Amino acid sequence: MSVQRLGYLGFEVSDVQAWRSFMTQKLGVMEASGDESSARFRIDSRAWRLQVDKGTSDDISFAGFEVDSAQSLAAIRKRLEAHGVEVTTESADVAAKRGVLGLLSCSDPVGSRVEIYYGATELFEEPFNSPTGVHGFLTDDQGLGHYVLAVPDIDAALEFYVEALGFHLSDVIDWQLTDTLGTTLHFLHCNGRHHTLALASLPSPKKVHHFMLETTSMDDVGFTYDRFDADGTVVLTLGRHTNDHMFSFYGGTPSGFAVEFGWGARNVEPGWSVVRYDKISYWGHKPAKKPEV
Ligand SMILES: Cc1cccc(O)c1O
Ligand SMILES: [Fe+2]
Repeated sequence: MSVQRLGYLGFEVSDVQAWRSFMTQKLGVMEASGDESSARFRIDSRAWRLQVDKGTSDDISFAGFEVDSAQSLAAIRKRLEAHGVEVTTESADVAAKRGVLGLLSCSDPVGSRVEIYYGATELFEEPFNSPTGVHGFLTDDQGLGHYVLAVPDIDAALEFYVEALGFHLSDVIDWQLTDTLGTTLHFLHCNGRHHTLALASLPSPKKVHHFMLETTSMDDVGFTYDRFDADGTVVLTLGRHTNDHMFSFYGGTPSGFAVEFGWGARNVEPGWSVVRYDKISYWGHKPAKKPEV
């Protein structure tokens, strides 16, 4: 029994209002609820997928992984405990606040909160409607997208996410970020999405490197790229990744980490075999040139 897909992500942010306009006006996700200290956003029929809460860290604050039933939740709890992970069964109140039927929580090796749940809330009666006209995001059994964590100890992180949570390795990329800084990125899948989580041992002031949303239309990437280009917040230009073949770009968020906005990734299929790469992209994904001042 392993986690099935990434259901939701939470971030602690110093400027909730900046995130509200970033999410709705640049990424085209839909605000579900919110006030001056927190906000939730939708990308599909689910009641919410992304949450921001006022705080000082400007970093990831929790990740919620989905399983398909109460039985699967009990099985994943057993698996985690068998790997020595301390698991809390959250109260019905806390589960209700997340809009789920059953909720477990634990911490990963660097203390990031990891939640596992079943029974999320679907809102078919209130169809997703992108404020910027995004045609739709690719979710369903592949979950909300992916995220990349910078970890101090890659072996401990792999032990937790692979051995305890049940992810599988898709491939690795030996990424030379600069002449003096290189790292090996480990890409992990738990469904057909090539990676739901990637881990990199990188010195980083933040735990999260980026999160990724995948659209169902190539033009959505272009339209969204233009919005980031218009205010000089493109971080890596348009490009296509070597491993999942995603066409995407990276933009800056109000919290200093990045968002990747993509389309057209290939899936992990039965019989997939692990390979390695020396480049993150066939082409593109170059550092954006700072606008001339
Ligand atoms: C750095 C990097 C490399 C390959 C795929 C990705 O999604 C990514 O973010
Ligand atoms: Fe990515």
